[in-house]
Amino acid sequence: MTTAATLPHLWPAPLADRALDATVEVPGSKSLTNRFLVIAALASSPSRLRGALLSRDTLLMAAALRQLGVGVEQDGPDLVITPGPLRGGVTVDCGLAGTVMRFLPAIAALADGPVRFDGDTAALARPMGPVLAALRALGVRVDEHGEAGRLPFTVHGRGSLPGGQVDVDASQSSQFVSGLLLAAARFDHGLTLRHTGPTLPSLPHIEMTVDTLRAAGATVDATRPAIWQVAPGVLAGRDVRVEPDLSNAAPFLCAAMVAGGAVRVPGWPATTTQPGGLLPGYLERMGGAVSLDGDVLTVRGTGVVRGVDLDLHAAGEIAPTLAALAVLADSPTRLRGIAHLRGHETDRLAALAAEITRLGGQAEQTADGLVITPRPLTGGPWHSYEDHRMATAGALVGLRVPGVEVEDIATTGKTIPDFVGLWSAMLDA
Ligand SMILES: O=C(O)C1=C[C@@H](OP(=O)(O)O)[C@@H](O)[C@H](O)C1
Ligand SMILES: C=C(OP(=O)(O)O)C(=O)O
Repeated sequence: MTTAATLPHLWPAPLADRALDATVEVPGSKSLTNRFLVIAALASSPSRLRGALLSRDTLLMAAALRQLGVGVEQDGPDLVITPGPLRGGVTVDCGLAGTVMRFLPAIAALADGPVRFDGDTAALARPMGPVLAALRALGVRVDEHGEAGRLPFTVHGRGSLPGGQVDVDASQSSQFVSGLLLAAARFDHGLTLRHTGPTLPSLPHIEMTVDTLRAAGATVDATRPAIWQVAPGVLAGRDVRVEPDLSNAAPFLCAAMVAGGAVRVPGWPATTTQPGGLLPGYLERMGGAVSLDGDVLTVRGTGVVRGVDLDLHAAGEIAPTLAALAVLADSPTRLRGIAHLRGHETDRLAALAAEITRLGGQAEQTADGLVITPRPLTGGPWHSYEDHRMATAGALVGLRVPGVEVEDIATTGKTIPDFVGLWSAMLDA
């Protein structure tokens, strides 16, 4: 296992010198792990998570819940969560995790005192305003300590919340909706939430929230467009297995497209709410051959990648990986529906355009995406902007372009504990 401490600041991305033939065990889903943790913390009895992701984002969630008075223990490879009374007078470190900064403020409103939220410097740029406005509309006092609608802030927990109805503009992030719904069963009257904005990104992630709540016994009505209603009720402690992170499978599966050969990912779910479940269809459109045998997903490539016109509003999370693939295609690609990527770990549209251009490629930002025109590339540094998906995108480009050096590859630890080890093993298999 490669540890962050031993990784060079500029990581020479390995070239693929032959067709691949590898099986990659992808760690658990960040989005599922952090939802299960939050629901388990609010449940009426303990829970066990099997196959949970143990990476920076989920360890931050676990640490935050412990601060709030919840027991989160490792038991071998499992996490055991023991709910307790939620306590205030604490600080939550969000790091750069959208799920921590957007899921926990509504939980903090149920604590018995103030909860301060802070995070990485890069996190202070991420939009939070609609979450804070919704909490205020529900009667919660929120003090902001920096720029309006940004971290850091303090949520003054009051032990309980009446709940009721609230409007939220979630066009910048689906996590604004998910965060409120996750806490809503514990509000006295539950919650009816209406999304008011012009667009709604990452709908599968909202469906994931609804699914995981229902699985814990919540009554959720999602029959009306852009309206969700959670009835007040008890959430049950559960014993659950976390699916592999299909978005983190993306760079590995794309590697087969770039290098040729086959990459297999076991544990692929037959049905899923993860947006990474859309990836096989995208890769087929880009020239890959995809098959699912039992629970093993295989992508076979020839090294020839087709450019494509894709609306990624449902699966913006995998856009950086697909952008890297598009750079190596034989025709232009347009990625649409992803204006909200400007509020991710970094402004991903700007970052991708800058890094592709730095290597001699052509990438233009549009109002809601990118247009990428393949050009011959030369090696050089690829900056990561503290963004795990920018770092893995650099690794993918480096499979084909000699001399790509990914800055701060250790930032992949946000959602994959050992990206470099898995990547090297895939290339050496
Ligand atoms: O709820 C979640 O677990 C997530 C929702 C999405 O956020 P946005 O809607 O902000 O894109 C996604 O990009 C993020 O990686 C995880
Ligand atoms: C947008 C992402 O993360 P976050 O959960 O921090 O929003 C991501 O993982 O691509």
